[in-house]
Amino acid sequence: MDTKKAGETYLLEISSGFGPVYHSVKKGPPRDARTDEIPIIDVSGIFSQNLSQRQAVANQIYQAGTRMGFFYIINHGIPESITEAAAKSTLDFFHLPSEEKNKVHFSHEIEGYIGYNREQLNYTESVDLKERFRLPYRPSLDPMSTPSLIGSGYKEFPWEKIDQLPSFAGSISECFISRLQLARQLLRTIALALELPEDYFDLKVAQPMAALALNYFPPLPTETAKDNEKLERLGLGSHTDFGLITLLWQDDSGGLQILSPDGEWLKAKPIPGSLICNMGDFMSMITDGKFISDVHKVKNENSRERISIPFFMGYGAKEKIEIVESCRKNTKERDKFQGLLASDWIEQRMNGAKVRRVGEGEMPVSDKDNTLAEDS
Ligand SMILES: O=C(O)CCC(=O)C(=O)O
Ligand SMILES: [Fe+2]
Repeated sequence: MDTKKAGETYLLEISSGFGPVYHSVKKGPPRDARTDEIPIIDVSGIFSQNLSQRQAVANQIYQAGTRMGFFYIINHGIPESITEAAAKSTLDFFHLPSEEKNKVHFSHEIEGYIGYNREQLNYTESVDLKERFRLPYRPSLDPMSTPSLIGSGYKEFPWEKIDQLPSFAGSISECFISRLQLARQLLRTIALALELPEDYFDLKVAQPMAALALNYFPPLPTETAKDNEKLERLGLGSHTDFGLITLLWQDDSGGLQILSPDGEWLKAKPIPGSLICNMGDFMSMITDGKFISDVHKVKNENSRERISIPFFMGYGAKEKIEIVESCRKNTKERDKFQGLLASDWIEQRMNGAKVRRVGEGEMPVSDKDNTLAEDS
């Protein structure tokens, strides 16, 4: 374990695009986040014809983005019916027998299903107590895509393999499309917040590295719940997201915790109808640290299952990295990425992340043993 304990705080190691970083974290139970920490922003103004209304939302996003980088968005325009259908499909999918889920097993193309006890997002913590399904971007899921792109090097997802759930493909695709469109619209507002032309990000996210994930967190095993404090069995280890922004829907269970600037874990409670928007590492890099990509983790302390559906939005792979002029502080570390391709940075970020995958055929790691073999 690299998590060194000292007094009432411990040092938490987090991987970043610049190598490992350490946070001093207070021990003890998490507390509820206050609204000045994770504000609730009514984003209906982003769809307005009126610049002052768009700017008003941009100003609030600027405040939240520079404080903790996490905020709730309400009145975001995604119909409840789309989210409900996606949530139902998510539960139906994870309730399928393993043989069925493994028909779309996670491939080298990093899409599809990855099972229980197979991933460890933060190698200094426990193996993630979760299952995940990941659907990366392809032009067929993009109403803004030009027809010539469809079929150009992107393979379709093998939806037909999930033949027991006829409505899965439709509901998950619809969820993907609605988040993609909202992410693009929000990025226009974020451009305003950064004093950039409103269309600054438009071309950079025309063919984005983006993905929708379905996360399933089983109830905490009883023996772990008893010894909870000691074992700290997490659904998802402490991490920061890689991309520009993440749009997260969580069910009503609770379990998401976010690290405050003072090193306290804050509970981001579920708010019906909202999504949580957070800034990722790529956004933090291109804003020279102005927007915070904050550390978060998931701990499902319930005796029932929890699901969440994040959408990760990034630049197109071939887009060049430019530090936003209004943010530039000439930080050497960030400047070294200037001019590289977005895909180079993501590769470097992923290599540094030390995410561990437990190979097929290996025994799932027991609660008492966090030691895993390196990725194969
Ligand atoms: O489940 C959640 O609330 C957060 C999920 C998350 O942080 C992620 O998938 O990166
Ligand atoms: Fe995350």
